Amino acid sequence: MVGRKVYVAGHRGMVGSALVRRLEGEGCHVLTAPRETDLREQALVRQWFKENAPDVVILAAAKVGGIWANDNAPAEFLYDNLAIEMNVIDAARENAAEKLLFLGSSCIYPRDAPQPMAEDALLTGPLESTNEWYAIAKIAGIKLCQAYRRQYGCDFISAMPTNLYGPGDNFDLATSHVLPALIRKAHEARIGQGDFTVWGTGSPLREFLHVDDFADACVHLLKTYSGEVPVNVGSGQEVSIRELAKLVADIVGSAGELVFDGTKPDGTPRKLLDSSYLAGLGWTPKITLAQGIASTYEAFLANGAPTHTDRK
Ligand SMILES: NC(=O)C1=CN([C@@H]2O[C@H](COP(=O)(O)OP(=O)(O)OC[C@H]3O[C@@H](n4cnc5c(N)ncnc54)[C@H](OP(=O)(O)O)[C@@H]3O)[C@@H](O)[C@H]2O)C=CC1
Ligand SMILES: C[C@H]1O[C@H](OP(=O)(O)OP(=O)(O)OC[C@H]2O[C@@H](n3cnc4c(=O)[nH]c(N)nc43)[C@H](O)[C@@H]2O)[C@@H](O)[C@@H](O)C1=O
Repeated sequence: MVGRKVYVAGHRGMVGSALVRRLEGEGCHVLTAPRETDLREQALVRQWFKENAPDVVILAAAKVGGIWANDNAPAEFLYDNLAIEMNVIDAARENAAEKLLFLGSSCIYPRDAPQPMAEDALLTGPLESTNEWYAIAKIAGIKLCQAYRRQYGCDFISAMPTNLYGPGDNFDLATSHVLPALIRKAHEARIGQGDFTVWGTGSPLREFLHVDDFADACVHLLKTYSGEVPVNVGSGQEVSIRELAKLVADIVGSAGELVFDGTKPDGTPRKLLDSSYLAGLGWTPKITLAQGIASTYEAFLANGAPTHTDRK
């Protein structure tokens, strides 16, 4: 990475900002684009690449959201993600980027894939209905990287992150993932501004990885991996949503009862990644779930915790 121009697309997002922090010590020159360079617009993307000519591209820009957002904005999750991927991946090829890292997601494996899910489970069965639009777009991005490797010899790789969380997460209750939502709800319950409501039955199982660990894994993959197979990046730390809510309540100091909202979907019953391939490449995570939740809650408070009146 030393001396390379590394473009982090989506640098204001949770993953993008963690990557910018992680790349500080790598001796590379980090490039970012202003938000006005809408990555859905091919002409703007081509122009930006022509002017900046990155050596390495990390594609962390995407339309992202939790289960409710995915289920309720299928067109945006499909269209925006397809457009961003096509434009950035092709511009990287056009400008002869040495390497590109694309990000898939554990939620794009089949809903009922055998657990833990190995990389070869992709495209072996039907998708989870709440996020099939996003999943189709992400699968297309992975396929585009594979096709560009085969036809044009581009060293474009993909990673499959599990559910991520950490500083810079989205705490909006309608569009967020579960962990930031639970942190915010536990905090509001603690200060007497709301119930600690948990969507669904609490029985689904999820695996969580801190975003700083994920950014470190991305840099490790860029340095050590070249191949078609999208590499799973998980923590092995799996909990039920009920256990997670209790852990968050303990860390935040919220003593109230959990209320379960059965009108909200559970989604996939379980999605634990088999991350043994990545372990074989010499990478393992460092941050435990309890440590990560505590530091994320600190960051939430430091950024001025929103109150229930800010809910969208
Ligand atoms: N968070 C998670 O649990 C997981 C994330 N991932 C993947 O990791 C990547 C990063 O996710 P995360 O950091 O959590 O998401 P964020 O929403 O925090 O970040 C995404 C970034 O992309 C930007 N972006 C979206 N659309 C455009 C566009 N049209 N043009 C330019 N920029 C755009 C967003 O800008 P703005 O906010 O201004 O729209 C935002 O800064 C994504 O590829 C996601 O699919 C995969 C698995 C799990
Ligand atoms: C990372 C992954 O994220 C998405 O998949 P998901 O894991 O199902 O997403 P989630 O974090 O929103 O929910 C996890 C579980 O938690 C429960 N849950 C409880 N209470 C709240 C709650 O308050 N908010 C949310 N969002 N969920 C809650 C919720 O009902 C579900 O059972 C994909 O769409 C896809 O986009 C993707 O890539």
